[in-house]
Amino acid sequence: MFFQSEESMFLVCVFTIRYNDGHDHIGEHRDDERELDPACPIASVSLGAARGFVFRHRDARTGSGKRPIEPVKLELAHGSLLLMNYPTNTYWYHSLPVRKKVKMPRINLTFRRIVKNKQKTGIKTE
Ligand SMILES: O=C(O)CCC(=O)C(=O)O
Ligand SMILES: [Fe+2]
Repeated sequence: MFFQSEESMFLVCVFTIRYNDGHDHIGEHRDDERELDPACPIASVSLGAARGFVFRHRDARTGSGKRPIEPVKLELAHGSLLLMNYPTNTYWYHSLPVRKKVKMPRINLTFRRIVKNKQKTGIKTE
């Protein structure tokens, strides 16, 4: 999808993932495409089997500065919309863990705004 406004040209890019069953999963990561607009929410639509989704704060992962921050666990049901507003994707990693009991497929659609001519948003993305 391509949009144009007076200030900028931008794309909304849709990633589609099919998880055949509960063995298919996605490891801990942040969405870090180079041209991702950090100010714009990332929208994630779930279809099919409900699956767990886990956010883990970057400071709770490893290293000497490790902090005891509890992970945030969500259930992504069929038809649900998860919005990751700034700065969630800067500080929190996310994953969709294995759930062996799930036998049904799940489809995920993720909508991200991609800035064509990367603007200076003043937002710290690290
Ligand atoms: O399947 C999901 O809900 C997450 C997908 C995801 O994290 C991604 O496409 O970057
Ligand atoms: Fe992601």
